[in-house]
Amino acid sequence: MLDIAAFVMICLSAVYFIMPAYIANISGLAFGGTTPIDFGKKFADCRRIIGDGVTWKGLVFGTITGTLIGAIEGVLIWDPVYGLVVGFLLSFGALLGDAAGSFIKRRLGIGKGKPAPILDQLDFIAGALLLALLYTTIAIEVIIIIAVLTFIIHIISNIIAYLIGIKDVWY
Ligand SMILES: CC(C)=CCC/C(C)=C/CC/C(C)=C/CC/C(C)=C/COC[C@@H](COP(=O)(O)O)OC/C=C(\C)CC/C=C(\C)CC/C=C(\C)CCC=C(C)C
Ligand SMILES: Nc1ccn([C@@H]2O[C@H](COP(=O)(O)OP(=O)(O)OP(=O)(O)O)[C@@H](O)[C@H]2O)c(=O)n1
Ligand SMILES: [Mg+2]
Repeated sequence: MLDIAAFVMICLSAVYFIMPAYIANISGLAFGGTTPIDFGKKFADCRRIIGDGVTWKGLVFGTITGTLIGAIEGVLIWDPVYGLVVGFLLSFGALLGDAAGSFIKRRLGIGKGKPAPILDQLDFIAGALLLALLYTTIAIEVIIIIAVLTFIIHIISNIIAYLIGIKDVWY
């Protein structure tokens, strides 16, 4: 029989683990803007390489805040060095994943800010986990739980962000 308490504990520890990526993603929105990382350049298909939604400020500040959260988590529960390294990889990876998601959207002809279900919710998590896997092991069950929870949490967060006026769209 499924042990509910154990399942909740796994979910909580999965959210604790992925928190630097969440904070990096929110910080990209909160502190981003101005110069896009593709410097406005176009790809071979004459569309933008990545687009105006992915900026250097968002990349740098998102990585810094996410890494800080990882460092704090390391001091609180993990190991300080582990927290710093994993925090950096999850945060930087999240923002690279977000940029890769935008790159794919542009190649598919999807304009900036237009929806790409699943990609919009999970691009940053894929980047975060891929980079973190270079340094640490993550059980496949934990990866699945993170993907499912993030899908739900991302949609709820974006609806909240839309309702409080910090995002123009709810997705
Ligand atoms: C229990 C379950 C399954 C869900 C609960 C989800 C919930 C209540 C979420 C609320 C999160 C929150 C407080 C948001 C604040 C509003 C805000 C500033 C939103 C900004 O969102 C921006 C968005 C931009 O994304 P995009 O650029 O990719 O479009 O970023 C999405 C944000 C996240 C994916 C991370 C949000 C997570 C946190 C703020 C950390 C807190 C985490 C929880 C409350 C989840 C706890 C859940 C469990 C199961 C323990
Ligand atoms: N590295 C980043 C990531 C995000 N943002 C900011 O956060 C907003 C929301 O990010 P996201 O939803 O990922 O971008 P979209 O505007 O939807 O663009 P795209 O269609 O390319 O995903 C962006 O518009 C941008 O203002 C940023 O400046 N720099
Ligand atoms: Mg995006």
